[in-house]
Amino acid sequence: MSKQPDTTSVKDLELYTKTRSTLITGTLLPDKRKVDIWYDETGTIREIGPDISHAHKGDADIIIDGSGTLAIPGLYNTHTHAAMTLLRGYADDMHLQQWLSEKIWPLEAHLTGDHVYWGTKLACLEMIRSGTVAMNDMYFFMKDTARAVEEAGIRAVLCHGIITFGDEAKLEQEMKATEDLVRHIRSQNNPLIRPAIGPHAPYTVPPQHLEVCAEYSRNEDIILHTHLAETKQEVDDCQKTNGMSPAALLDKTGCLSSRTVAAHGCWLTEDDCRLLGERGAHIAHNPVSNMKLATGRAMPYHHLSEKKVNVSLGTDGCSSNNNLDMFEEMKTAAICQKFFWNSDTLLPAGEVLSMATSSGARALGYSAGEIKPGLSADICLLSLNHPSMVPLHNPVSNVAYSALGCTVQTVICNGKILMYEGYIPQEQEIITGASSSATDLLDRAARQ
Ligand SMILES: C[C@H]1O[C@@H](n2cnc3c(N)ncnc32)[C@H](O)[C@@H]1O
Ligand SMILES: [Zn+2]
Repeated sequence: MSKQPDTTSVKDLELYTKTRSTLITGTLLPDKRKVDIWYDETGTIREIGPDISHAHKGDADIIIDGSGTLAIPGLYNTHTHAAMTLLRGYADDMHLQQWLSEKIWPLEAHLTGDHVYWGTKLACLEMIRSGTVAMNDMYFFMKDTARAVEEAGIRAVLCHGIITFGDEAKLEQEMKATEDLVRHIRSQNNPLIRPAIGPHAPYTVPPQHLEVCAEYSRNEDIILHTHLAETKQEVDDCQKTNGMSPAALLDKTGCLSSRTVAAHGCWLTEDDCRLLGERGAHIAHNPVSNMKLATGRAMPYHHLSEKKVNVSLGTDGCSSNNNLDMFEEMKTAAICQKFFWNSDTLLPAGEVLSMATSSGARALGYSAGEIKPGLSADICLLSLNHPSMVPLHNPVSNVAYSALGCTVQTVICNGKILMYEGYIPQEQEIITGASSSATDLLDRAARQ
């Protein structure tokens, strides 16, 4: 990188503090075109083409030498519980309901805002390292999440996870937390961070409370983020209690619309998929979490794509994944579909890359997710010198099937450099802070 006029140090912290007009020279696009990319100081891509650098060298504050790199859009993680990085490895190899009620929820009862702040700092670090520039996050103490995200410089849609089990007082408390978050995020005026409402799932929020959430999402025009049809037990219980599938129940309570991002969808029927398509709802697919928690069925991608449902990709939390690497998620998605539905052509490489980029941006409502003039510069430069990228018969295939997060060299979000040639400011402080925060959480739980 040469920053005009003179410095070249990657540790020059000024380089990471704000968006500047930038020229990336001689990078390769997934279609194998060698190009320069120029974006302005608002972070908007202005021009892409072979050898535009002569025309724009004078306009750019920063020049990044992109030779030896492949440029792909920054990745969108559309379902996670970021601060659960602190619970990584805490409870593995268990049945989902037992895992939640016996291990996860009891430990989460001891969480403080400080834990969530450090857990989210660690999550953002891990995401940036592996090329992710945006997340759709559902958790608790979300103002602390917002602070960590703001410091990291990524995009995020944030919601407080609403769990009421039918208790009216709890609903009031959860709606207050949601309203407080919405107000807080709006007052911060960060165009990258947006509020949402997060009824956890149809099995933790009963129909009359789902209706309250749906109305709030409609009135405030914000995303409704939920879990849907993750396990067979959830679907069977819902049929027994409500006489319909969880998707039909979401629809009946007004929760299915183009603002809806529903995680999992493993047990959706063909009729459910049609309903989602008609409502314009989005699915966030989490194959690693689904396979690890043995949900027993893979999301029916063939039905969803036939019904024109936008399917994006997510990692879920770190205690069911156990990392936030969207490259691993892409590969797992592509091979899991082929294996489960016994179809070697299902979910090919190009589609899984779109799932992790443009479909994610569409689900979250950001005008990004592609490297194209007029869109935000959310760009990830991968090293072509990494063994997993050699040879380069098909860059898209290498990205979907061979690369992992460690091939990512430089990450740019809305024009701002978040990682340059593997360097992220304050990485060690974040790792130290998050480790001691995880120890503190377990100590607190042990004391009670
Ligand atoms: C927001 C809430 O969602 C929980 N959570 C984390 N992973 C899953 C999952 N796979 N399914 C359902 N809930 C989950 C978190 O532990 C938190 O309690
Ligand atoms: Zn989840």
